[in-house]
Amino acid sequence: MLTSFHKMHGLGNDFVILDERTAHLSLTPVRIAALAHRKRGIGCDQLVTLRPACAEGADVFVRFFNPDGSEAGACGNASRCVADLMWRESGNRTPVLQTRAGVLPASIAENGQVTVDMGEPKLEWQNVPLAHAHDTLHLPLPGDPAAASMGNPHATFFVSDFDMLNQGHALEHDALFPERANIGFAKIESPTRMRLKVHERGAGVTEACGSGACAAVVNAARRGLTERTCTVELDGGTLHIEWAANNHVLMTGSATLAFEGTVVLADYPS
Ligand SMILES: N[C@@H](CCC[C@H](N)C(=O)O)C(=O)O
Repeated sequence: MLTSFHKMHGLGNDFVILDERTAHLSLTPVRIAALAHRKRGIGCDQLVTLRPACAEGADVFVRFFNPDGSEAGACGNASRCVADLMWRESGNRTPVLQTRAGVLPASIAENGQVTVDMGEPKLEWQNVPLAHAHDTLHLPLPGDPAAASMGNPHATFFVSDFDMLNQGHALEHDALFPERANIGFAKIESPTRMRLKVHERGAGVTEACGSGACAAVVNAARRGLTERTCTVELDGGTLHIEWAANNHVLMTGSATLAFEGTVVLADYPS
């Protein structure tokens, strides 16, 4: 049986989006990893599923899976892509996404830029989470990173170059992070601009990480390194992040439909 999918990307961070709104698909972690594999599968940084929403006012329930089969509570770039997809489907420029991290209102501007309200960052050590009580503004790790959750765990290092990027895998698995963590390296260029590279949990270094950009701006602003509104330059392009006065983080950037395809799920191990 053929199952259709959308291949989309947000600044090069790419997704296979499967629709389970009308029929349940048998997607085990093993099958997700096989589908996400760059050589043996379709290939993507995250596999995304759509289900009927159960939260009031939400249009769709979205889940995000890493190529190692693990599930993430949030994915900023995929959220913009799904919002864009909802708009193409219904013509509604203000779709609302339900995710494990919360209900996220989105909007699609006339120029095609997509804004997602990523909700409030969680800054308490239990909510990142960290393994033990500690100030999240200064983690007990060499390099003095800060931590925040955007519905998924992030640590941000403030760096002058990206030499530490190859330490991302070890840092992701540091005992301080019981659920592992996404590891961002931010080079501050001005109070309103930073360069960011992210080693993503369960995926490795990607072209861009939306939730990582949100966390980096929150952490930089907490440190007094940037303003609360900041442009984030990633390898794949630019995001505009605003940590608004109501404590919500607004992320704006592009969402690109690459192609629509079909796959025989039963051809992949489960
Ligand atoms: N690419 C994403 C983040 C995807 C999930 C992440 N790897 C995790 O495990 O938390 C983004 O754009 O936010």
